[in-house]
Amino acid sequence: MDSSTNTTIQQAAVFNLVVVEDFVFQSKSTSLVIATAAIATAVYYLFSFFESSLRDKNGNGIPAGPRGLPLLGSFPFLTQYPELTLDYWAKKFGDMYSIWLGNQLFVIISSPAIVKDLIVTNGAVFSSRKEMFIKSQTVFAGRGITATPYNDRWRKHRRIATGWLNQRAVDSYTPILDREATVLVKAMYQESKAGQVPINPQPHAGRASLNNMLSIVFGFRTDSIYHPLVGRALKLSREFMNSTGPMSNLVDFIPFLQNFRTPMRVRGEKLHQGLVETYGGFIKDIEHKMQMGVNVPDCLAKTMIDTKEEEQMGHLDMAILASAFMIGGVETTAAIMQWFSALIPAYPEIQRKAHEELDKVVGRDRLPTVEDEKNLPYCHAIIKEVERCHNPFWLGTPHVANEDFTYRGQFIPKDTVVVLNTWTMHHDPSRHSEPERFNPERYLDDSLTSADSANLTDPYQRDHWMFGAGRRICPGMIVAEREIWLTISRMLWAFTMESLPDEPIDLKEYDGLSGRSPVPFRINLIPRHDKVAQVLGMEEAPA
Ligand code: HEM
Repeated sequence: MDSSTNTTIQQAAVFNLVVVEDFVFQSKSTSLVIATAAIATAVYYLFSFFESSLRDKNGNGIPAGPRGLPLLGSFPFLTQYPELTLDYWAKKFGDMYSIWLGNQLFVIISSPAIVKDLIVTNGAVFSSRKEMFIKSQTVFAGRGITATPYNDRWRKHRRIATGWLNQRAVDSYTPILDREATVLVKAMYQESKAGQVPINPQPHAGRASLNNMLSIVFGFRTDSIYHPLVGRALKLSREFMNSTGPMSNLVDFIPFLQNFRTPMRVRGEKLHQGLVETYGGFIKDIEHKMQMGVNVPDCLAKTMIDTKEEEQMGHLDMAILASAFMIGGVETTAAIMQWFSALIPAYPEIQRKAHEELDKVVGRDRLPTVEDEKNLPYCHAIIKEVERCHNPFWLGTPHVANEDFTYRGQFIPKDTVVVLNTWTMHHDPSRHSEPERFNPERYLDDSLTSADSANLTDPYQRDHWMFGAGRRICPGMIVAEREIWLTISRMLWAFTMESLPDEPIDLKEYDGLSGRSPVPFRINLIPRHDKVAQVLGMEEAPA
């Protein structure tokens, strides 16, 4: 990551903040200004009174934080690069501070010790989710493992999901992940005409992740980035990422607005319909085939259909659980492959070291495999460093306190939304020296998988916080890491990745509010040696 770029974003965010914090009304009508100011002041004092009255029985108040604006709270400061604003406040208010968005109290935690104390050790209190109006109520219709409160429905969905995402399950379908990683490299080789023309690697990464999830959830795959389902599915995931950021919808925090068919609500309803039609449609097809006695490959949908009576899962439950997989498992892993492809061209020396390691350990006659990972510490470290620098979810998926809790003399009332401020934790100079620098060496001695790293007793030793924490930690970690390993190690094995002199890659901008991926870019993928075509099964360079 380029440090000057980051400084610029930081300055922009802080400038934004200061301008909005000043909140200067410019109006031609003096009386309107006075009336507005009077109402705002009244609301402001009412709000301040409410805020200061939030104390536990011992008089402990809620953590300090920015005051925000009347009615809106801190919402206007978080519409762009919210992670940078949260970081700015962490420096001002400390590792645990509160903000208001409309009527909702948020507590932002920015230290591994506090994450462990609250989210892990007190997981019985901090494992719920807020039923946000757009994401939970409208898009997921009160279902979907990701958004469900900490209750029996969540336990059931988590158990079913884990059955398809645990180590044994992932080992059983690793051949699928393996095949998709090879297909990805092959498709890149072909589209780039063996390195003669630049390409945008993003759709290829999207299709690889999509195919993995389609195989796990529905037992089929697509064969080209031009398959209509690729566009439709990626559009649904992107729309989800663009419309359900944890802090991005005002209608979530101003309940009065929920009575109207606002554009945001209409958008949420359309997305719900799209998910149910697409993924619910596949479930219906599979169910129909099963009724007709047609052999259906093992997959999550088949498991759900087989056990729907005993699990009491209706069609909507199944459609939304499948959608949660298709959303949670596609844009996320694809985003890591995309951030890797966007940033690695700027680091020829890092590529050279990775190539040297690959040549030594794997050689040039075959692709790297899952078994090679433990012997390729430098390539492994590159991936962890991409994940530290480009976590697709800087704000994670927030947790909610399901009862009042007092921590270090600070009161966290029931229903407070708790956010892991991963940007600040990933850029803490006491943990990661020169945090703005992309430097895989910092992970060279860390041979643990992220799934194992999350279980370390000392939270300061954990690699990164990309997968969240506690009882709601991402259950897809094992499959995600395996997919990412196979795709990135094979891209490194096959290509030298170069940027184009006239097309600088923008690493500061990103698409998405809840999950972020790079804005479109093109790079050159130059086959590294003569064996690439042969190992990929393409004797001739494509015309
Ligand atoms: C790079 C890839 C991925 C990242 C960064 C990621 C990140 C996350 C995060 C931050 C959470 C919330 C954790 C918390 O509440 O503390 C989560 C939850 C979840 N993820 Fe992932 N994820 C990834 C891949 C996957 C994959 C491949 C799947 C497979 C289906 C998946 C399925 C889920 C599900 C179902 C949940 C909801 C868990 C719950 O609320 O109990 N994720 N993920």
